[in-house]
Amino acid sequence: MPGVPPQRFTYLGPEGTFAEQALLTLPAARNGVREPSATVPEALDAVRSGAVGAALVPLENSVEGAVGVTLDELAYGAPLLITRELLLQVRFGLFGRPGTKLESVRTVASHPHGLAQVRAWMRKHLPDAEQRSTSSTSDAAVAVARGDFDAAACAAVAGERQRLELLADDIGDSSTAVTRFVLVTRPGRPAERTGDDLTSLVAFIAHDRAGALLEVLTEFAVRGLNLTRIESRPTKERLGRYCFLLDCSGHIADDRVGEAVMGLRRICADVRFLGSYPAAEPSPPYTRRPGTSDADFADAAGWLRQIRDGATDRG
Ligand SMILES: O=C(O)C(=O)C[C@]1(C(=O)O)C=C[C@@H](O)C=C1
Repeated sequence: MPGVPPQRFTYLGPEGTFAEQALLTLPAARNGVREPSATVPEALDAVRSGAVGAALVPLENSVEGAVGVTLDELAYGAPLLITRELLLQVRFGLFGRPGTKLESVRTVASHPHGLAQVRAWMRKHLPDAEQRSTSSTSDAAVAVARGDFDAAACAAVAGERQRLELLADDIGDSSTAVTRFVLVTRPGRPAERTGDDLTSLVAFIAHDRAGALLEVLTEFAVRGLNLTRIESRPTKERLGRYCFLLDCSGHIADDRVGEAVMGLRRICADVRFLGSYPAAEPSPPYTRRPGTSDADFADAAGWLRQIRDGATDRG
């Protein structure tokens, strides 16, 4: 559109990461300005400072689980808002400098989540190679091109950009590995409700009574809300203290979600709203508790209104 400045995005870089590939699936990002960040905290700080409008960062992987640094930033860093989730199938190749023979590889570099996803392949094919962590999979490719390591476990685009040679293809232990990324902005109005949404929250439970987590879960269960993820993270105060990152079906604009969140607010030491955003995949079907359909909620709200208004016919 003429006159509208392009949107600015950042992502876990350098160019060639899975994060960049996921970001490029968004038309606004393809047509916008994209600046890589060296780490997840750096990407999120660029959002907080207003240097960019949004950052795409990895949240979890279907093989290796949560990306702790992202969860900690969202739970404990200056508040941010998740406005989208993106799922990307991740496929790893082993790349070395031209002329490298697989048998001569002594060091393999990748992001820790990348190394974890090629563990079985490494044990079988390169059991004696040393594994080295880098800040991202494409950072590993850059380091290999520089001569720091013999090979990188990374995406094909990263290997090709660094003019590396493919030594082994599809080395991931799971052929269906998926990474979930989130697009994060500064706090503001949540993304529009689509009817198939997810809501992310952090519950800081009260640690001084038994059953505090059960009380949190009950707020969702009684309203027929499906929890799609629950993850604990240490509060870092001392052993045994955790907060819980929760994803549930529904949008904060939905009555049942709003009521559950109000319930958490009453029973938790603190609650952080992380965002409501469209589900990247249709939510899996689940059986709703009786009395928790949209119509049930609307009926109950109308009935209460009538009572409060003093209507004689109370249905
Ligand atoms: O290094 C990358 O390419 C990233 O986008 C990061 C990341 C992650 O943190 O999980 C993303 C996908 C892969 O599973 C491995 C690494």
